[in-house]
Amino acid sequence: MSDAGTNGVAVVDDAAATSKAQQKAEDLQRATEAGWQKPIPFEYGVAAAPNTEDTGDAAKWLSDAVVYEWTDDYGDVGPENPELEKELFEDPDIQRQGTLDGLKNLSFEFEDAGLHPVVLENVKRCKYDSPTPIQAYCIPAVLTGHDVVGIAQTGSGKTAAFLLPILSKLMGKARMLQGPRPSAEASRVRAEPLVLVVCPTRELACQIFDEARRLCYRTMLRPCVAYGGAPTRNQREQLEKGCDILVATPGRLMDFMKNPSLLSLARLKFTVIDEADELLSSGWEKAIDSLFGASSDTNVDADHTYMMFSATFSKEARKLARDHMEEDFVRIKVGRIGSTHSNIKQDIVYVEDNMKNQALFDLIFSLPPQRTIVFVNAKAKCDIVDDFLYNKGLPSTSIHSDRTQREREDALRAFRTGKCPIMVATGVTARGLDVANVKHVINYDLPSTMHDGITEYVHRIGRTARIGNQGLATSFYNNDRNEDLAPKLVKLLIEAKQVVPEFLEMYKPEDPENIKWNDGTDDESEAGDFGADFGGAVGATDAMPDLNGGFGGGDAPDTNAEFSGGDASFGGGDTGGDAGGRGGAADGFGGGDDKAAAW
Ligand SMILES: Nc1ncnc2c1ncn2[C@@H]1O[C@H](COP(=O)(O)OP(=O)(O)OP(=O)(O)O)[C@@H](O)[C@H]1O
Repeated sequence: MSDAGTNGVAVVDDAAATSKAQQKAEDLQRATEAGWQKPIPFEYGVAAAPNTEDTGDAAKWLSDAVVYEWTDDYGDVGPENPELEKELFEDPDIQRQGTLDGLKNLSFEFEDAGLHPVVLENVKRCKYDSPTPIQAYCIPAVLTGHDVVGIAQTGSGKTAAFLLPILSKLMGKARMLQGPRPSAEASRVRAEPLVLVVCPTRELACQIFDEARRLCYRTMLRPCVAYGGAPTRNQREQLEKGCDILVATPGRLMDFMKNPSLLSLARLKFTVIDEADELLSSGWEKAIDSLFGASSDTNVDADHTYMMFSATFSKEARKLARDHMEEDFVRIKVGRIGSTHSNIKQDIVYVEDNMKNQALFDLIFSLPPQRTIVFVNAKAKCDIVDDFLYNKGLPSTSIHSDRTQREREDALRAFRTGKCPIMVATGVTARGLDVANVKHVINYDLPSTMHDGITEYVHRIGRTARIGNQGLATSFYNNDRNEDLAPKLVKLLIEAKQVVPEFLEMYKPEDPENIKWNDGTDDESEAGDFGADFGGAVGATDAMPDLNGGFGGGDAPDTNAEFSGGDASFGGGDTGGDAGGRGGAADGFGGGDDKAAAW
């Protein structure tokens, strides 16, 4: 009896295991037939290096990425380095400009912008054909020495908008200004950067650092990056080789600033606060304040230029600008603040919470394989959805802030290179990410109004359709969770000329042709509330000034004016992370085909 019972259980277990294995094999076959490559199991025990000083592992941290090595024998421009050039400019995973007309609506070229010749050459190597509107306005404003607040849609090239003029200005005097370098007498030096760029996330810091590595190629300007989670030792060692441009997240920056023999900000000429509204809303006000001179050794002389950038701009960010910037600071807005790009097709689908996995599965299989980011609202959910997709035979990875930095970098790399073309992410980790070819953003959860609601939505869907490309954003909506977001979501859809689904019809404003965003942004009054609402009927009001001929000889357009750049048509978009509880090798899966080139 007991034998029979035991055998009975064993038989049932065996049968269950067989049917599970069969199911898994079928799922995998279905995904493969649909064109998806095999999923890759993440073995965190191996991949994850401890966050300690002594990493002991061979994998390279993003902060250790190679930069152009300058020696004093060079004249003004260093010789070519074909190997580095290939890495910096020929990487197949670099974001490339799309073919849409929006980027070409200015009759002005980089050649007219008064950029330093080496910087201009690097722009060409990057294959940037012509400046985007935010670049067209920002470059002359910075070249003529103004503080700048720049607001433009996601994926519109804000990073180059500040890096290009800054590097151009510095290049003229690089030899004179350049910070200390190791010498026969001192093998290590204190980092004394001329440029500081602060941004909210580690991934974004690495991305800006990458752009700086490209634009500093063959120059004597040396970029470094400092961000949390990765070992401080590597980053310290890089700083000790000398640093002219420091890109940093605020926590690690504050840590390094406590060590005056490692880092001094006394020589800074440019401070850029990127994604300013996010930094200010996530508790870094004091840190940012100190960078404006309140309590650090930072250079507070008049020759220090300050810049702030974002795709959305809260009341706190505007106050910071008013309090700390020169009175004649230039405010550049392209499009209405917080508007979305018309290159993004926005679909809203009604899905109850308990049907979301099935809906996600159906949605993914209803489209050809394409690089996709799935946004969820909680870290635990991120793991669950990633596991779900993975177990359905799909090559997914995931990223959220509870992961170690090693895991985050591994996941992002897998997504960026196309090894895992589906990434599940929480909103915070994906802000500002720029990954080429993201074709689809899925809001498995729409952002909650408690967490930046519609502003967050704008940033999320901006991971696709970047820099003149096209993309799709699909959001799962249900009344229980998302009703409070509905009115603003509908306004946004109408503004971007998207279809408003029937279940949202009731939220249409009375006069859809004349949508009002209650913001108060134009006069920057305290009453404005677009931190939460980002409203603000700003953009597209003034005609673009005639930029032709305005540059070149250093003549800039009247930068005291507040520019609003017409109907700039850009898009936004990008990146990913890795999978939690999968542990070691997954039965039936493994390795992943090397199909990266297809992505
Ligand atoms: N003039 C240009 N032509 C073509 N590509 C460009 C140009 N300027 C920048 N890019 C590329 O466009 C991509 C998007 O730029 P960037 O990340 O700076 O956008 P962003 O406005 O900061 O976006 P977000 O608000 O989402 O952070 C990058 O890959 C960048 O290298």
